[in-house]
Amino acid sequence: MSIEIRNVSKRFGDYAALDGINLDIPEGELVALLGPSGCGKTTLLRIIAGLEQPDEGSIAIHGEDKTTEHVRNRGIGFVFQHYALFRHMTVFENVAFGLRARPRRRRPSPAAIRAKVTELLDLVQLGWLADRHPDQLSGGQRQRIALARALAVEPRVLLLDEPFGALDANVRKDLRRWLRDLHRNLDVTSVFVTHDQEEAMEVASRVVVMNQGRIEQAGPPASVYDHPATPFVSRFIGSVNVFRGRAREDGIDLDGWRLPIQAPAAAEPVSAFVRPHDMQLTRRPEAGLPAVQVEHALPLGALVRLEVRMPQHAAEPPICVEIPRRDYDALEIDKGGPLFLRVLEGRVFPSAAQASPAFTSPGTAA
Ligand SMILES: Nc1ncnc2c1ncn2[C@@H]1O[C@H](COP(=O)(O)OP(=O)(O)OP(=O)(O)O)[C@@H](O)[C@H]1O
Repeated sequence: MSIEIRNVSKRFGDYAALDGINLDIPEGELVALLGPSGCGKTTLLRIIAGLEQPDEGSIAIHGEDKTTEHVRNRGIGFVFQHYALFRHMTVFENVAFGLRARPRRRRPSPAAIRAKVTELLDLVQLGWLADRHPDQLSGGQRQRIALARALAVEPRVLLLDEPFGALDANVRKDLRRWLRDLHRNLDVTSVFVTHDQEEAMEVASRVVVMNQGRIEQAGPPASVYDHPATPFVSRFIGSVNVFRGRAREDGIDLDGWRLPIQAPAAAEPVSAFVRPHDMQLTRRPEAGLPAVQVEHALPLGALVRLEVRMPQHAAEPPICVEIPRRDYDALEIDKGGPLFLRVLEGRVFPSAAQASPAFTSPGTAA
């Protein structure tokens, strides 16, 4: 089922938690709502669910307006981060709960319930735990059972609020892959909330980046990463160096350095957003390449992350560059001698004013 969100706004007192949200979620998509803490992700999810009413705007599911429909009648399944399973019930009883709680005329027979629960426990690969109680399960197993319980009533839409937030990094990674595969098999329209950009990029078919109650950008993960629409998205998705300067016809003029990136309008103050892996280091001096010194090198498996600095910009934060391990070894940095920095590509946005400092590295506040 598709979800259509139109002009949804929500205030809490004076605070605009959501400000004119418009979003179409096509049928069968797995969508991540991604953004920093407090940007309104959970509020939007709760409004889709019917747990919260918007002040303005509407929610339609598959073309039918559901804005005032009770949560029970929206056909939505939920999994929340701390969504407790019923402790006094076995895993089997937990998953069966939604079906057994139906009014008599819509309730399946005990045999049909057993078949459905068995099928779902197989789906989440935990059939062998059917007779256990929740406190005999690991955190990851509990989340998978919570998902089986949400799916038991065959929801038309599945909503997940930081479903793996409380779990340790390795379990999260396994569950991400597992959720993506599960979604591929089930094809139920799903929306999950996360503030973890890696999780969103790895799991979702579409990513919706939110900031201060608004949508900054929505699209497939690769397109949001490669073509960020705003400075906020550039910074939030992946790491980025920011260089401030003036746009010229053949590039961007920094203080004593020309970045070979085309900017839309000449002479404007602009910011160039350059990802660490969109730069190279070379031993060969070339016109226009500034000399840099390596201050720190951190091997990260196949890549090496370097912090480099131009002597004439000693007071600015270091520039972060990521290069393949093989290229790093070939540079023989330990031998000393000059190195030159080449920028391969970047995104340019207008700057309000010529701000200081001239550079910002990943992790530094704007
Ligand atoms: N019931 C409420 N009463 C007052 N303010 C609220 C209420 N619920 C949310 N807010 C505020 O609305 C804003 C958005 O909250 P929301 O929970 O949607 O953010 P979020 O993006 O999900 O954040 P997090 O990642 O921290 O969960 C926050 O500033 C929050 O303090």
